[in-house]
Amino acid sequence: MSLSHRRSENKTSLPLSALFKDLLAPIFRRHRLRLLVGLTALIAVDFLQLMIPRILKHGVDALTAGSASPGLLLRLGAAIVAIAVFVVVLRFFWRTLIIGFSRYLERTLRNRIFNRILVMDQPFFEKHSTGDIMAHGSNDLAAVQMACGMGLVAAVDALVMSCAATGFMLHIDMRLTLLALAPMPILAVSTRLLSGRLHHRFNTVQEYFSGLTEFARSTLVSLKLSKAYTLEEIQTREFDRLGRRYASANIRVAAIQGVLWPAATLIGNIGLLVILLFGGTAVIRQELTMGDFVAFVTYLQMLIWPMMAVGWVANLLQRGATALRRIHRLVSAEPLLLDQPSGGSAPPDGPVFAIRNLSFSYPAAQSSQLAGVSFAADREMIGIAGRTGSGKSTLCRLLVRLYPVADGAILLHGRDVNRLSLAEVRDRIAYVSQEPVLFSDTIANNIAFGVDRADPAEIEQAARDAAIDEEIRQFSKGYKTMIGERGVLLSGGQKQRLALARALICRRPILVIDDGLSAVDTATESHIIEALRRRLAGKTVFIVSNRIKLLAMTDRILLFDQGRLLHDAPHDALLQRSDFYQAMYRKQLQEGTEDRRDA
Ligand SMILES: Nc1ncnc2c1ncn2[C@@H]1O[C@H](COP(=O)(O)OP(=O)(O)OP(=O)(O)O)[C@@H](O)[C@H]1O
Repeated sequence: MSLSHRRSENKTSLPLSALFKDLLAPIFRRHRLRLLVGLTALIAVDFLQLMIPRILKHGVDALTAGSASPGLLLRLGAAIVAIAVFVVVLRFFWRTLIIGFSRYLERTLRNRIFNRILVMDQPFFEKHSTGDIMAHGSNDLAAVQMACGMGLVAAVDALVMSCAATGFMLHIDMRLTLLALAPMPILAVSTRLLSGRLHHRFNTVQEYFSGLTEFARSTLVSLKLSKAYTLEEIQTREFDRLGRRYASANIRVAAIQGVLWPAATLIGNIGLLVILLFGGTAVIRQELTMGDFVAFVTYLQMLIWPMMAVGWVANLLQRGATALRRIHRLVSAEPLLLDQPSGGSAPPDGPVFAIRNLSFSYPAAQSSQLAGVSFAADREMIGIAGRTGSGKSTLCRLLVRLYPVADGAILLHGRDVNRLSLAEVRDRIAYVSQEPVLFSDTIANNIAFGVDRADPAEIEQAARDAAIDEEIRQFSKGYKTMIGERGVLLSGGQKQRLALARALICRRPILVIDDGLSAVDTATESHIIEALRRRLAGKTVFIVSNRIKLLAMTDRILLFDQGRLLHDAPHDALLQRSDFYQAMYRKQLQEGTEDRRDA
């Protein structure tokens, strides 16, 4: 395991306070005024509500003493209405301020996650599925937002309300208060026990949601394939299985919540029974006034919400803490491929690329995918060939710095790529990957993606060199044609040629084409290679392919087998030296003859 991965794993075992300090404290600090005003309004609402039982007490005591007048009752009623009006205004304030704060917090965390994802490298995306990342961006963020919004409100509200109501109750009758609150510890203990389980079950819910999202995503992007293989029924069954698994995990969470909430209400009602029994007796014995009794019952009812809130807040905070830990793991992940400061402006020395005894294995792989590969590449066109799985794409990915390599294994103009910044390497290389990636945008914007500004003439020239210009013009909107998500309007070969045009327009000195012409017919391929030769004269071009016609047009060919470079020779020499290459040549020659005969 790499050092940087170990470092990020250590970070995940940080105590919650450290996670808070890193992720949330700066946001709390920035919005402290808004929070202060919001919390003050919230506490003011609590105290205003606590005034109502005292007003009621006056009214009831005056009524039972026979001293009440319509004027007094009207004044007391008006005071209650005035309090209610204040409560409405203040509630509006705390809601917009505190819930608004939680939305700012959510936005800031979302941006932080997004920015982190953008700097992460290929090994990271092999470890974290898209579904996983989407779950962080939706469920986990929502859980943290709830904890810091409604969770904070409920915690402060419950604390203030329970302390103040208990204080008022103690003021009325200490013995009765202790009796009424006696069942409270039962609630605290049961919440404590159940919240552990809740935490575990909530994790399972998140995990299943992530699986479900990932399945839906991969099914949507390969819908055509599913139809071609008539997999709809199997996919539907699998989706249903994942959905049922997710639903039952949620039901298991609901089962615990279903016990927590009614238990709190039950305990509140037991307190009511105690008051009726002991408080009522005290009233009969005239040890307690009728007004105090009514106020006491009202305070106890006011206590039921904070008692229920204990379970709810514990649940929200538990969810928030779990989600925060997961978000922290994501935002503190370190790319394996650490960027370096710029390597300075030393003059170029040696060939464009010098590969020295390059060995490599993927972070997740057990065996090595490249072993002892050495060659040099200058301003020439190099074919890369070999059996499937022999390491051709791996070599391309290492050339464009998608994975870390050992020191001294890849030199660019005589300088170790590990001593150069990622931008210094990548700015020199245009890369066409095996799977063309297109955006839901116009054809012109897809071609011009890698450059700041490109005029139409440049875009069209790149398209002509990639042999796609004529086909683009046949679309009714030409270069302004929108291509759907992943280019649904285009054939496989057209997508590959668009990706090639995008690489060409960058005018970088090195071009790496990883099997990027596999879906293009052989006549068009020859046309492209001729255009590339013209356009890329004096540049370094690597083309992965097993097509003899294409390979024959290159200056030399690197032939791979099981991660080893077997031969490094031009086409004619390779025909003499390699049985595999010769067999491939004969087979394709025969296929070509048959095709011509059929035509
Ligand atoms: N991300 C990865 N993690 C682990 N192993 C990988 C990864 N990508 C490729 N491999 C393995 O590395 C080996 C070389 O793969 P690579 O894609 O370089 O072969 P290739 O010669 O380009 O094959 P093809 O012609 O089929 O594209 C294969 O055994 C493959 O299974």
